[in-house]
Amino acid sequence: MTPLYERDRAALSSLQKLRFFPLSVTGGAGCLLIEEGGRELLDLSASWGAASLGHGHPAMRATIERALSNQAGASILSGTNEPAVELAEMLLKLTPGKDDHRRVWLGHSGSDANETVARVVPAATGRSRIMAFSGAYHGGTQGSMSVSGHSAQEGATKAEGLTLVPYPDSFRPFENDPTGDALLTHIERLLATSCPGDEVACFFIEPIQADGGLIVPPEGFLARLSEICAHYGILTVCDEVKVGLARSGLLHCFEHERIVPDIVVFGKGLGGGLPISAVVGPSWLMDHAPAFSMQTLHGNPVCASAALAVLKTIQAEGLVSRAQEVGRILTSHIAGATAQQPEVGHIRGRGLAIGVELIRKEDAEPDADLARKTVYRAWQLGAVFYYVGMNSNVLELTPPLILTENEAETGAQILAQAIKDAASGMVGDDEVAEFTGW
Ligand SMILES: Cc1ncc(COP(=O)(O)O)c(/C=N/[C@@H]2CCCCNC2=O)c1O
Repeated sequence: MTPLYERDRAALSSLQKLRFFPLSVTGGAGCLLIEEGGRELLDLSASWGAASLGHGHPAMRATIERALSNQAGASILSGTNEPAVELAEMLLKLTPGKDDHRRVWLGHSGSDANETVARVVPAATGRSRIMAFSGAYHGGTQGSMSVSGHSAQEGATKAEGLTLVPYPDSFRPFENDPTGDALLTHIERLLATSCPGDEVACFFIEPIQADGGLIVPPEGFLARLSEICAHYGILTVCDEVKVGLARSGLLHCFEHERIVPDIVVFGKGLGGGLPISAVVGPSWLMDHAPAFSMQTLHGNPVCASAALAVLKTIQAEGLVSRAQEVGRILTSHIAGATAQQPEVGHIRGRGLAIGVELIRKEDAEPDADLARKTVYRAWQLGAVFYYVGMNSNVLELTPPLILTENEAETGAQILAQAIKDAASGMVGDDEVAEFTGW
């Protein structure tokens, strides 16, 4: 343990720790993190997708310096500011929608954004039910956990009218039907019986289920689900917090599905490492009531400026097509480097949102122990990434959108070597014992 990590143990609460190895960061630049002691690590997580432009991007530094040098207050609760308004106007322009009149709510996190939606939609529609997917992670606050279905939050209180349904996973398909048709039939049956569709306010959807296992839905599934929702007047809420804003190889991940959600939620990469989130929705909903969902620093001009820098840099540096191309290269390198490793059961994703599912070669069951030892070994070898999944067995790669082709090749090599070393027993149970992950 480094001195900084020992101080972390002595001073910071474990309530907010999700640790996989003793990472002590003293600096960073681009896709590199600098560890205490000076070791450089290739960051293939970007802090769970938040550092979308990597670390210390010139556009971020310039815009934050400018915002701080003439700081326009700290909030939009009781007075507006230019960066917040400009950000809202840009999000309205960039986000496809069904309604001509829409509004933007600005928050701090994916959690408070999804919690806001989970509160306002039932209030504004008078419908008490909400549908969501098992495995979904919509946040870590009470209200966002209440509409989530991730195994790590099984103890959390769920919304009274919540109905969870399986997420379509072609690798472990519902009723052995990889097309998703059986699952759609199941959902339609619920809406016609025990979960009456005309009582359902909204359906929370991830266009790729990220924390549930980086699962890409079968072709056409979400389009058909959207049609079913429209039939019952159920609002579709697309949670783009992790896979949105260029990461998937399109600006919005839902565009792969050829759907136009009623409500879109942004977070993580929107702020490029600063805390900001957003909800884009119809004005009849987003203007339901004043002071309905507010926190003191919502819409602060510094974070709003950072978000503007992210959106402008995505456009200026062509990061959408870059994510598609470098994501293809990274996926190809991973597939090539692990082709002889039976522990790799499935490689999936879109753009720079990639999942590598680890299985027991004897029975193809999820191998959580291998996943936790692989991410620990990868850290020892010089790369940072974590695992996700309802069975904690899917390596998740969500690197900064500026990842280079060389870094992609290096990352794939480290990932493959880490799996090989972990599978050969190089990482002892005692080494990972304190890193409980999730
Ligand atoms: C699709 C999706 N929606 C909302 C959230 C919540 O975002 P915040 O953690 O910024 O409140 C998340 C957060 N995901 C978790 C954050 C906790 C650590 C585990 N890894 C994640 O990416 C998310 O992936």
